[in-house]
Amino acid sequence: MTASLTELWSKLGGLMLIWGIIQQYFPRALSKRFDYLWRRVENYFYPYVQITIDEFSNGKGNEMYGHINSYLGTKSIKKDAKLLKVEKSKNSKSFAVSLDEGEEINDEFQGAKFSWRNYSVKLSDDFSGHRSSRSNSVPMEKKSYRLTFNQGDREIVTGKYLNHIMEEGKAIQFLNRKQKIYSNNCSDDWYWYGKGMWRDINFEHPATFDTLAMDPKKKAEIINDLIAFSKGKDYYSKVGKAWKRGYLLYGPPGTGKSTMIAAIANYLNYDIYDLELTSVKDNSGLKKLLMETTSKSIIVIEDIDCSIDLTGKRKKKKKKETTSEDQEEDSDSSTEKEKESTENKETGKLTLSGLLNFIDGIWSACGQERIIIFTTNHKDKLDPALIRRGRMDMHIEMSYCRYEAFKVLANNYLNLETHTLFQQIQGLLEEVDMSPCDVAEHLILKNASGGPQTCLDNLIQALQEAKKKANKDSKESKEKAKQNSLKIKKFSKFLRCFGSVKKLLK
Ligand SMILES: Nc1ncnc2c1ncn2[C@@H]1O[C@H](COP(=O)(O)OP(=O)(O)OP(=O)(O)O)[C@@H](O)[C@H]1O
Ligand SMILES: [Mg+2]
Repeated sequence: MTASLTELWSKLGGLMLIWGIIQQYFPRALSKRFDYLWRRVENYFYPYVQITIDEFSNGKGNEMYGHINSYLGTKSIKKDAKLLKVEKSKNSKSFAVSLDEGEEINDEFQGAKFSWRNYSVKLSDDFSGHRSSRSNSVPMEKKSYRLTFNQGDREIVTGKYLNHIMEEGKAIQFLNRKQKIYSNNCSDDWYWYGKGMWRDINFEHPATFDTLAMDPKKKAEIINDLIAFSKGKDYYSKVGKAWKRGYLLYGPPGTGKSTMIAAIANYLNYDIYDLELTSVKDNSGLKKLLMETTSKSIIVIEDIDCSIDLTGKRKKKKKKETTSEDQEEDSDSSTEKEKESTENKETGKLTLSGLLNFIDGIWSACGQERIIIFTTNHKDKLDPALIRRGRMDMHIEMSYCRYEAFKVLANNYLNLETHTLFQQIQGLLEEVDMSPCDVAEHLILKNASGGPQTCLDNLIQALQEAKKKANKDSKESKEKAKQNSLKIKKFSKFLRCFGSVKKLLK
């Protein structure tokens, strides 16, 4: 055995020597030609290229590994992979399937064929011992995916296929994550320090567009707008606009503004940042908050008219203005902003210009695919600059409950699509202003004895009472107005008499 090995080594050594001599004395071009031919022979028998993607690279988690994991996991359910793993993390909505160790799966993209293999290598005890001293975890392993493809498809792989996997994997992870709602209103807590400016909890509001009671046409319009926005990545970049959209929701209390926000978040699967302006110290604080928000999210400022006095100075100024509306808008904005910026430096306050910058200043583009929503009960109290198109692109009125909205509520709460009392309710809803919140309150089944009929009777009674009250109120206000005009008439008559007496005395 030893003798034959020695013989083999000496033969190989001889060959290497001959190859060395050939390389030295053969013309360069001939040697190159020989190399080329050798590679062709090699490619003929094994024309494949392999790429390895490790779970960790340079000691850090490799983002790509996670995306590939999600992508192949979803593929593996559709394809006939047999060894699968299922995991459920704290932050995901449902379980995630992935390939088990050693399992292989085939994929196709633009006519090219790919093979993926999952494998892991146990790290040596020394290395794992060193690593595990921190986490106390037993034997460490190095997990990887290996992609094998025909070398003719190199360009597809690097140019498109890997990007395609990244995007698909990201989308799968996004759909499977738990939605969060963030708040900035907790800065006084001592344990808050070091956790960033937002605190989050899971967002589990059940509202959807199906359960939202409003005019169906308006609802469809909003849904279409949201779809166009969420699919508008290319469009926004083509027109050179930051990929964001503003919605102003206005209307009386209890008409579903907050419910609409939850429905939008659930529809798009976005996170919500509930921004409490009264907790923001100054403009730079607002900017920091903005920088800590993520893409695919909704930034909400509820009751914007009550949050902060952003209108006072502008209103005082308006009284002095005598120029036209448009001129006023431009000059007002610039002088207002200048004044505010000096005031802001002096007092370190949150100002209108700070908020305007937050919505559509240069920093507002620090994330992508973001929606900003303001809600208010008094649209007229807001500064026109704050809600002009471009900042608040769509103004949505949430109004009192009419028949179409009532039908949605009756379906939600009582599982009723029609009833003999619906016609009477329709008539009353045309005459009486009642918020969907109040209507819903009457439709909730409160005890076991009363069924849908009792709920509808209660609603009719409440509507009739509201109608009587409204009639009484309008009579009273008419009476008041009549008395006021009488008083004015008497007073002007008195003034006239007083004037003529004064003339006579002169
Ligand atoms: N349009 C609606 N569709 C379905 N449910 C509604 C609607 N409007 C109100 N509700 C019900 O009434 C409750 C209060 O509604 P919501 O908080 O959305 O009103 P709001 O307009 O935000 O009021 P506010 O101006 O006082 O903040 C909700 O929990 C929801 O159950
Ligand atoms: Mg609300």
